[in-house]
Formats: sequence, C-alpha cells, structure tokens
Amino acid sequence: MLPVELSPRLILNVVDVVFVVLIAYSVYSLIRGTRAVQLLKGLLVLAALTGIAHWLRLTLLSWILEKIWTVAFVAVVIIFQPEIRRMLEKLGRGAPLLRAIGAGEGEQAVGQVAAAVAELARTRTGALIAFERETGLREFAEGGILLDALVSRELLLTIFEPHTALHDGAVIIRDDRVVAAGCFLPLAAQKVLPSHLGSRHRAAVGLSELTDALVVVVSEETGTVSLVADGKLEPAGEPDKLVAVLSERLRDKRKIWGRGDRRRKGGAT
Ligand SMILES: Nc1ncnc2c1ncn2[C@@H]1O[C@H](COP(=O)(O)OP(=O)(O)OP(=O)(O)O)[C@@H](O)[C@H]1O
Repeated sequence: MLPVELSPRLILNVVDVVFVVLIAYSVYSLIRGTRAVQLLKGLLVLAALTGIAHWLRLTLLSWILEKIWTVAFVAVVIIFQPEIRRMLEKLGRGAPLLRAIGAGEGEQAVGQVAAAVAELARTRTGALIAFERETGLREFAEGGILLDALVSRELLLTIFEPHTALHDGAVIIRDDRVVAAGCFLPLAAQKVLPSHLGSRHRAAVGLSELTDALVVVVSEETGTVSLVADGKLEPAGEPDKLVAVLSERLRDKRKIWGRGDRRRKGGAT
C-alpha cells in the first residue's frame, strides 16, 4: 500500500505544478542571454515588494505598487516588443524535439558561401550575409534589391566587389537562393558590442537579436570572419568549420512540417 493515497486531485495538482515549472523553464530558456533577463529580475523585485506590502497591510505602498504594475505592464510591452515578438515566434516554431533533422536547400548554399567568404577574407573585402531560418526576413529583403538568384561563390564575390552598386549592405539567403542584396539590417544596441566593431558587425548582431537568422560577417579592416546567431558574435574559424557549423545550425532549425508551411508563415518575398 502506498504511504500517500493517489487521489485524482493529487495527480492533477502534480500535473499542474509540472506544467508551471515547464512553462517557467521555457520562458527562461527563451529570454536567457537577452536584456529581458534584467527585466525579469526587476519584476521579481517588484513582486516581492508587493507581497511584503500586502502581508504587512501597508495600504499606501500597496496602492502605489498597484499603479506601478499597470504602468510597468504597458512599458514592458512597448520596450520589449521585439523580444516578445521573437519569443512568440519561437513558441510558434514549436519545441526543439519537434524539429526535423534533415537536409534543407540552405545547406547546398553553405559550401558556396564558405568559398566566397574565404576569398573575401583573403582580399579583405567587407561582407554581410544573412541566412533566413524560420523567421521571415522579407521586411529586410524588401529594403534592398531583390535578386532571387541561385547562390554561388561567383555571385557573392561580384555582389561584395567594392565600388559596385550592390556591395553596400547585406545579402539575404533563403534556402539555396540569394533573395536580395544591399539590405539594411537593424543595428544592435551600442553597449552590446566592443567599441572597435563598426556598423557592419552591429547590424549582424542586431538582426540576430530580432530574428533567428544566422549571419556571417567579413571584416573589411581585418579580414576576420565572424558568425553571429542569437545576438552572439563568434569567430567563424576555417572554411571547413564554417561549412560544418552553418550546415548543422541550418539543419537544426528546420521544422518537421517543411518548407511549404514556412513560406506561408511569412518567409516568402
Ligand atoms: N545597418 C546596416 N545594414 C547593412 N549593412 C550595413 C549596416 N551598417 C553598415 N553596413 C555595411 O557596413 C559597411 C560599413 O562598415 P563599418 O566599417 O562601419 O563596419 P565594421 O563593423 O567596422 O566593419 P569592418 O570591420 O568591415 O570595417 C557599410 O558600408 C555597409 O556596407
């Protein structure tokens, strides 16, 4: 006989707690590493203060805190609109377990991109290349020159050739096609990056903060190649490593229900 009787109520309570823990963990995973963590800490302090004020029956403080909660809610929605949007998009994409593990068209482009990037780095030609994943980059592509051309090393080298009309701005790649070139990307907040990194790198980080895009940056100044994802910039390493990392991350992010649905979600230009 069990020491505690397993009543339906008890089971439901356990399920209830498990759900709350899972949701809390998911929310934390989604905002981990973003500025929303600071916000969460602020809200926890506010919640603790509110609890204490209620417990001690401090009427005036409770009333003020109530007003602060209302203002804070509106402010949070306005200030963190990009993060909230991104979080909801991530939720919409489903749990990682549901993601397909299979090759996508984007991977075919990876080898060509890596070859172009190696050449651009060698000649110290600045470049900014964004790979679209689940979040549609249409709004950024439409700000540039729409191309819809098959990705090739030669095409990318031509686009980033200095003194040409398309070299300024970013190239956006979806699957195996260059969707657009000369695209303006959103800049990351000033404090996120070391001051020696200029606007090209800031733009790469900025896009990766707002979307799940993978961005490759070649520095004109130093010829170094960086890979940017989820707001983090890291050295891309040798071309072979870049191919491996890009392939893995592109594959990992593909959904189980494939390409057609993603297009309907707003990815198409
Ligand atoms: N918001 C942006 N969106 C797209 N491209 C941008 C953006 N900002 C800058 N760029 C590109 O970066 C170029 C200027 O880069 P800047 O020298 O400021 O950056 P950087 O990070 O120091 O790069 P580098 O190390 O290559 O010099 C611009 O000519 C433009 O092509």
